[in-house]
Amino acid sequence: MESLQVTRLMSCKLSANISHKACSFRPSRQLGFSSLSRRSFQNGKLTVARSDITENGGGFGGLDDSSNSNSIEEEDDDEEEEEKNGLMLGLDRDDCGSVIALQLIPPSGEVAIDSHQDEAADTKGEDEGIEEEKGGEEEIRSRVTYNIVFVTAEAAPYSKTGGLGDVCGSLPGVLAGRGHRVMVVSPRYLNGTSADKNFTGAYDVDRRIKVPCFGGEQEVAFFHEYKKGVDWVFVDHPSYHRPGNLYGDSHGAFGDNQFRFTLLCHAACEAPLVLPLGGYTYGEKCLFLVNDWHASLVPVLLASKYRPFGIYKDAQSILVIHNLAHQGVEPAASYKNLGLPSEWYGALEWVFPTWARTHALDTGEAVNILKGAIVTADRILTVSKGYAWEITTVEGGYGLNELLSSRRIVLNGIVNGIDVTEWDPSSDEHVSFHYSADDLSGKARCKTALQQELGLPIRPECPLIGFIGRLDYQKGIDLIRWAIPELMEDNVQFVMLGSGDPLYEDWMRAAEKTYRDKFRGWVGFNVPISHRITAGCDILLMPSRFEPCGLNQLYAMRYGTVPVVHTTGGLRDTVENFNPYAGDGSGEGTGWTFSPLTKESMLEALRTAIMTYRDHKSTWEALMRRGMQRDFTWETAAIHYEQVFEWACIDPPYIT
Ligand SMILES: Nc1ncnc2c1ncn2[C@@H]1O[C@H](COP(=O)(O)OP(=O)(O)O[C@H]2O[C@H](CO)[C@@H](O)[C@H](O)[C@H]2O)[C@@H](O)[C@H]1O
Repeated sequence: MESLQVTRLMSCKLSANISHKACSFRPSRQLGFSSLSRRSFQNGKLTVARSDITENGGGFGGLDDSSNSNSIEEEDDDEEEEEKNGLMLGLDRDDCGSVIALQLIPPSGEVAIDSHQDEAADTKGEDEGIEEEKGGEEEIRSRVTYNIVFVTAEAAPYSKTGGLGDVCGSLPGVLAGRGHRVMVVSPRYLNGTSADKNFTGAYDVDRRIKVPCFGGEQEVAFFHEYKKGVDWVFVDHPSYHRPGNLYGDSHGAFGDNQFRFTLLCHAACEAPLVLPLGGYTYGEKCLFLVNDWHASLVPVLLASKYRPFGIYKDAQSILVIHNLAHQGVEPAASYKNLGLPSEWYGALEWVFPTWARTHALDTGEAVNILKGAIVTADRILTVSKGYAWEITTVEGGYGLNELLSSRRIVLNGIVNGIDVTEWDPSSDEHVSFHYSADDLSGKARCKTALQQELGLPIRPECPLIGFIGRLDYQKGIDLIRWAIPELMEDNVQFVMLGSGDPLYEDWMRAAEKTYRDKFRGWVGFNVPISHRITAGCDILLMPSRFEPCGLNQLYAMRYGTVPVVHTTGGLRDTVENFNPYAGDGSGEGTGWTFSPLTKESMLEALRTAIMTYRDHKSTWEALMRRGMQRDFTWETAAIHYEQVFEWACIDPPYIT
């Protein structure tokens, strides 16, 4: 009840122009109805385009997982032929019966019809090449290319605390490989450790800008490295140079994170205009991919600071939500520091429910930076379809569910890919023994090596269970802590790698002492060890309370390590629950999913997995192989991203 009230309040308090936009439902524009019918009418036919999309106009879960190969435009004047080709329109309606999407039924299942393909091409400028897919190498190139600007607080290998770094370190290179011009803008963090060497390849481009915010003009510099076809741009300012991790240190989160990421957003808006990378600026016609709250001022700045002056009129912004739990909420008084026009306060305004206020005089007023992007971005993406739905519910919406629901026509979910070069069991530089689905023998050696490295008894037959992740409420660490005494009574070994909440760090150290022969708790952030755990374990446990996508279960499956996961978000979308009776008794599935999130159901799933590991070797190997053969490549995800880019570019900016 309370949270509903908050969002209602929040939405109502938006300033006039924004509240109208934020809540309006514009099927004809968002779906390109008029342009589609015009096209149909003029040509008497539709255009055959990609096979990967069952277009639903961008309602959540609107992307199809099926085959993604592209096809060429096909013209045919014969009406009969049209019917044969299945040129039929279906309508998707919402609960109220309003049309929210067109479905263009594919004629044969092999070729789908994408009404937006030509539209998108029509809207391209000279700087956007249009290439038809051909055989050979060019097959991987996109038909329509864009100037893409990622804005992110982390991008591996330069900076990483979690999955955001992985995504923003991998996807840009894949998109660049498909023909797009791609820039990634993130901070130049220096913390005085060996991690600083990650930035040694980036050079000062000798371009300073002054950012008007926080009561003055802050000078920032830009560093640049061109690598793997991507322009990596690092915003430099003294506030990014300090000990600790990207967001905080042992005392907690840095108190000036709002300042640090306000600088990032302003600088990211300037970068395409002022940086002559490779001799040319990116210019105004860009597609901004803004990731999580740290980058969420970008769409607000485009709408409030640039477009009123005729700049970035044709730019589009897509908010990518990796984790809705972090929204960049600060006291309302901080609004004046953000460098936004005062009349745009409503876009960021956020009112805490009464129960969440700290004292009687607390009015609960705050600014919420992520909310600003939700009401101003042209489209919204999350990192799995399941999570795209969850964030529209009271349980998963963290107070933003109503607002997100009001924009669900432009809300999609695309499951993350993984870097299959970095995470490849047949060549991983961090592990001593290599293997593949064809020859699993190296995995057993990886397990022995891991047991040795951890100082655990070397017992090849003993199931080794792993956990890797931030020690955070999200990851369900409390459940593991609660279950460990019971699990340690079984004949198993358990290894955990993670850092975060000191409570759980201390618990891991203590558990290691209590269960010397069975439990190891590695406190810290260590990429090589994470690879060795992924390769050496038999089972990976992920009891996440919520998980927008989750990457470790994808890495695990690629390494033949069977995931046992809570049925939520991206875990539900990517781990197929084992069914021993399917496939004529040979079994189907890639792991175990459990629900509800209780100690009992988690232990039951784990024990079923352990029993299968011990007593049904061939079934276990089949499970491993099925996981190893799943396609979690970024190439597949990138094709879905491109479809969303095309949808974004059909319309003029959402807030003009
Ligand atoms: N101690 C440690 N040492 C070494 N490596 C460690 C580590 N702890 C974590 N990692 C690594 O960090 C990454 C974490 O990936 P997750 O998908 O679990 O991310 P996270 O919750 O941070 O990200 C959010 O964004 C991502 C990306 O969209 C979503 O998948 C996810 O659901 C969402 O919560 C993995 O590469 C993992 O191996």
